[in-house]
Amino acid sequence: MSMNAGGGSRNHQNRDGNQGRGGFGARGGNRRGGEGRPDSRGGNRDNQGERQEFKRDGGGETRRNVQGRERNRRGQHERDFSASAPSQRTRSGDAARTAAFEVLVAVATEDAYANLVLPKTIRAYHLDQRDAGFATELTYGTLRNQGTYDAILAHCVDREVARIGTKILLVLRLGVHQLLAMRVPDHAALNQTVALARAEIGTGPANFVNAVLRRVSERSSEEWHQLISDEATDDLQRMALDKSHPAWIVRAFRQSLAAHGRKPAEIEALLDADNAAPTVNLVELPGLGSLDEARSKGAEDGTLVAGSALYSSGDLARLDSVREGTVRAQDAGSQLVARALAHAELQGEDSNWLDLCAGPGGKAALLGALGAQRGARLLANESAEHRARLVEQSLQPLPAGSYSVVTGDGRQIEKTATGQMFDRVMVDVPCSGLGALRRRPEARWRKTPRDIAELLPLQLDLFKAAASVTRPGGLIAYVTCSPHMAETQNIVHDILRTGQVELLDSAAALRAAALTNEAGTSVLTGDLDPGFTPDDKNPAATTGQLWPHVHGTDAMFFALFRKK
Ligand SMILES: C[S@@+](CC[C@H](N)C(=O)[O-])C[C@H]1O[C@@H](n2cnc3c(N)ncnc32)[C@H](O)[C@@H]1O
Repeated sequence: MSMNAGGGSRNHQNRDGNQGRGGFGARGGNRRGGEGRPDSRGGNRDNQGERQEFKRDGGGETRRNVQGRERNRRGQHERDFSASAPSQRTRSGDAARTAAFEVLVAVATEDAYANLVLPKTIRAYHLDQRDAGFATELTYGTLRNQGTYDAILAHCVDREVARIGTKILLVLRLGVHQLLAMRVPDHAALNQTVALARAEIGTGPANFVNAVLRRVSERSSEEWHQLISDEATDDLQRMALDKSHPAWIVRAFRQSLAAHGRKPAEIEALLDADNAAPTVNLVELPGLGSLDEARSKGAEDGTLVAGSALYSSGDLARLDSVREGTVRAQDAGSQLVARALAHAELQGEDSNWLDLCAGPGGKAALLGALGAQRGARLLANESAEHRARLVEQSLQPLPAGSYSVVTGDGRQIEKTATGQMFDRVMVDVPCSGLGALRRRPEARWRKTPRDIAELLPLQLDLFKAAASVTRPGGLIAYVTCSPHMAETQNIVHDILRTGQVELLDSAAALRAAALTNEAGTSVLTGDLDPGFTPDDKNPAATTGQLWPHVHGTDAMFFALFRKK
């Protein structure tokens, strides 16, 4: 029963103490925490607080501030909390925890996206790299694991968890994440979280938070997981609680694994992959960018797709190539599907490319750069005005004249201004996003089965519109960041029923777009959607489903069609 509860920076140094625990599941019999390390920053947003240095003195560890004054002379035990009343202890939350709390409040009360709000909040608090890493792990880990944490909290409060005030519940979850999943000594997790509650909510709630978190700290993460798992009425619920996913998503994933020909037992690995922080994948825009700068700062070459790199060295914005837009972060699965469409064999004219649902422009940039190298021109369409502006920004590094951006409903797309049809078309449909839960930590709690049902007609209509402007013999890629059967296999059946297109060997197109190994064969091996026989009349027709726990990518689905 292990759980990877990472955030953006999984290996950052323990910020409040020494190497206490290695994350969820790593907490063993020795539950004794360590003592502080440098760089715990106190203070609220107005006061960054005094900077403390923690030094080791002989056998016992003594914390001193920069003036050398001793702090907390008492030997520290992980369970040996301060004897003073909460009201007499630290009075304000530290900046990193306060930043994390603010992001959680924005997510809970304003429907904000953590991945958009967090960077701004980190900048607003002037967090250094280490504190930014701490705030990121705290925010993302807390959001991902909130299902598990609420089940744990249910044992520690005298009311229904749903009846706890929003802000108090958010602080409690932050506290649980520190106690059970981060290398933060319990005394620091407890004191700082109570201080945060006092500063942001009030003394009464802080006392409540203090009492509840003490109860949480009475068991290790393994013990809590065992307890909540034992209470589950069936296997589905057990996995939902233990792996912090809504039960309907666990059920849908189990069905998807089976339908895509994978083993049911993979479900635990898939859910774990959703709970782990993905490594940042970089892409260099072909002909425009170079990963050399990133490599010089520690990036390692990607193993799945050419022109990609894995970057875990910190703040992307410090790379000139990222700031100028010729190198950017992009999931390797997204890179692969864009390359698979660009490189698939096509007879005849190859000058007009279309990205029908382009916002915010990640795949459009890669497609546009690949097209520009061959003299093709990309039209990027997006229905949402603000996302169309993001597409413009994303395509800015491309050569002038190699692309244009339009805002409009893709279902009303027309031929090019010159009346020409398109040769290669990407239809990356709006979808549930169930394939990218590791990147969108709050998404799993927001989605409902109804969202998917509502998207299906739109997905099919967008494909039909794309087909209507593709020339005979032209290629159309149907792409979705979801493994859900309704959005993948069922749509493929619906598309084939239109009779406008034939399905190609999509898995082969993906394999051809991937890197090769020393023997010269694709690193992407075998059947990529073995459970699916989409077209009885054409056994060579295949689809491709990528998986986070298998390929290290988002769960991207790819089906490549040729217009009849
Ligand atoms: C999955 S995202 C595309 C991601 C994009 N290809 C990328 O790699 O950055 C789907 C996009 O479709 C847009 N969209 C939704 N309805 C649309 C419609 N009727 N016509 C065109 N685009 C639409 C959404 O606003 C969203 O930006």
